[in-house]
Amino acid sequence: MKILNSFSLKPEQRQTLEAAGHSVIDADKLDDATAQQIDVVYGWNAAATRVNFDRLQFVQAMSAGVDYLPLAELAKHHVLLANTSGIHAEPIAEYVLGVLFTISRGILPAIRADRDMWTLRQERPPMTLLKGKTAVIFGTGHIGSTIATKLQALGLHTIGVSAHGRPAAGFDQVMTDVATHEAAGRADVVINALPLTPDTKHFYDEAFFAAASKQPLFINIGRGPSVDMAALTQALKNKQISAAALDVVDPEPLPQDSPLWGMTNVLLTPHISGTVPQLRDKVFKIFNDNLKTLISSGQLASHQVDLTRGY
Ligand SMILES: NC(=O)c1ccc[n+]([C@@H]2O[C@H](COP(=O)([O-])OP(=O)(O)OC[C@H]3O[C@@H](n4cnc5c(N)ncnc54)[C@H](O)[C@@H]3O)[C@@H](O)[C@H]2O)c1
Ligand SMILES: O=C(O)[C@H](O)COP(=O)(O)O
Repeated sequence: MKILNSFSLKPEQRQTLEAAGHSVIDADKLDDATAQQIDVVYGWNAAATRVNFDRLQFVQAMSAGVDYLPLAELAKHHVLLANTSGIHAEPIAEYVLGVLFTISRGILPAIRADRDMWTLRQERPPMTLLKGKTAVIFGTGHIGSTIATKLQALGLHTIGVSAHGRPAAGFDQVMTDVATHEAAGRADVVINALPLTPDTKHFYDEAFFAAASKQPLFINIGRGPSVDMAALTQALKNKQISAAALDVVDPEPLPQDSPLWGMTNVLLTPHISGTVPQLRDKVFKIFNDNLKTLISSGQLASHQVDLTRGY
């Protein structure tokens, strides 16, 4: 197979592929003639868009979300696509615990106040106890379920919302997205762990925030465009949402003049919640197993994306 390296193969990973008889072409060395002969793409960048989709068999994305790939074009040419869903679940769940406690236990205002923080000792910042509260997590897949398991262990009541409504580990209850506004009304904490698809763009809109009647904390670790950012900003101003922790925003980077920068109840991070230890090794393992299975059976071993659903 001719494999386009559009991510970052380690030297020993390249050797493994070459020892198996494959040739590896680095994205920055791709010429037009070779672009026509690529069978497999590892990762995805601008060079990958130049390959001949009629010839292409398989793309291994290095991310869990595949919203940035040309899904319709891949489907039209019957290209198999795999993601890395699962490897980000533990890091993201730990991030969620971090931002939850930072906000619920008054740590954020103390960090912001810096050396003036002693005034907070008298005028206590708003603080809540998470134990006994209800967390509603949208998306009950790898990430949603791992977050729910940790929150359940802390004594929160966990409600999941998914496309199918099936029970999932860590959830006391799972509803379908038909019940989205009902679930929003029960939430003390809302967490977005949905993939970005045509169905989930602006999932969190003015009507959603109006339905969130318990002034929940809002956490987004899914994708920025699932949130109508103007509606969220207004909901924060109106106190329909008490505070927000946003690892992903729309657009990224967040513009310098966004009103969110000035809000004391907003915690922003630069799309880092899913940082995975040994990322290159984990992605390569999924890829190499898929490549071997593709050659032996024409199918993928795991992580195949449903190109129609988009996740
Ligand atoms: N912030 C980060 O760095 C980071 C890292 C990894 C993943 N992500 C994002 O998180 C997303 C989820 O990842 P995952 O591995 O948990 O995915 P997953 O495929 O395991 O789970 C997806 C879940 O979303 C649900 N879903 C999909 N469409 C829905 C809809 N319209 N209504 C209700 N539920 C719906 C599915 O039923 C499923 O429960 C990724 O697609 C990616 O966009 C972000
Ligand atoms: O979906 C993911 O896996 C994470 O958001 C990381 O993806 P990125 O590398 O495309 O930001």
